[in-house]
Amino acid sequence: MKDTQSIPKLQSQFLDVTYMNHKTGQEVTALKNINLAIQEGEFICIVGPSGCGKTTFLNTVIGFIEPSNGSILLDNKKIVGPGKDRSMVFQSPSLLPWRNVMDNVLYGVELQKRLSPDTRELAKTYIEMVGLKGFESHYPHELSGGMQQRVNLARALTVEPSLLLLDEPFSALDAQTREFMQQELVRIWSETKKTSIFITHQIDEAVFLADRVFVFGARPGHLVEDISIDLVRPRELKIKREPHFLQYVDRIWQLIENESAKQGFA
Ligand SMILES: Nc1ncnc2c1ncn2[C@@H]1O[C@H](COP(=O)(O)OP(=O)(O)OP(=O)(O)O)[C@@H](O)[C@H]1O
Repeated sequence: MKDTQSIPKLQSQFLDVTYMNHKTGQEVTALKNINLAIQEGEFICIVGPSGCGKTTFLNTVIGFIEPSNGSILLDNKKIVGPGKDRSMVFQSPSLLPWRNVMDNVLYGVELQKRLSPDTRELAKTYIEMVGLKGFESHYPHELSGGMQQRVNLARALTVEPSLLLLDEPFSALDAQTREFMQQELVRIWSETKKTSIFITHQIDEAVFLADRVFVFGARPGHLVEDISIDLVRPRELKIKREPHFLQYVDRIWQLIENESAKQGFA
């Protein structure tokens, strides 16, 4: 029998990513020597100062960007481009305005040419899971920002990815809706146990959601620290007021402040 315990879900090995500005001929090293491993079912958050390569890392995992050096392995296979095994939730819900909720949720499987009675059932399941049962025939303009992000999440889940990538999905929401969506995501993740990587600028969001927080530093982007969040699950928002939670937030703040100071931002 294969020993799956010892094989991480995702592994980044000696990863470098360099961009070339074709106009100036100058190179920007966005990521340098990223070594990390993520286990099946983990929820990972990445935080770090602006420009430390968080989005670059996610875009490399999704397969939009090719490493300049090193590699990323998903289920022990090298990522060489986008694939059906990964889906991404972006900051903006990017829903198709002429499609209702159900058809927007089905859009991902449709692109993958997997539209079937089974995937319709899955769409229904995830619409219910994200709390939109009864809104299947509503159009995006009839939904709040939080509801639109729920549609986006249901669409990403309906393709049944092996890895879910979320790039600041709540940053456009007002503070109250954002907190509510964090709580909802904790609940949805506990139901799906989908291996997830979530980028955020908000440290308390990272601590609330994550099993581990990766703190990145800039110039060039690198992994500064990998912090295990030892807080009980299920988590409720009131945990954010507990001393143990606030200690994690302080520690991460300190690390980011140090990194920002190195860049001359602090
Ligand atoms: N297409 C590109 N061409 C050239 N340089 C780029 C490109 N995309 C990103 N960069 C540079 O790579 C570095 C990392 O950018 P990236 O967007 O990954 O950082 P980030 O941590 O996600 O930033 P933010 O928190 O501000 O969203 C930055 O110096 C940025 O200017």
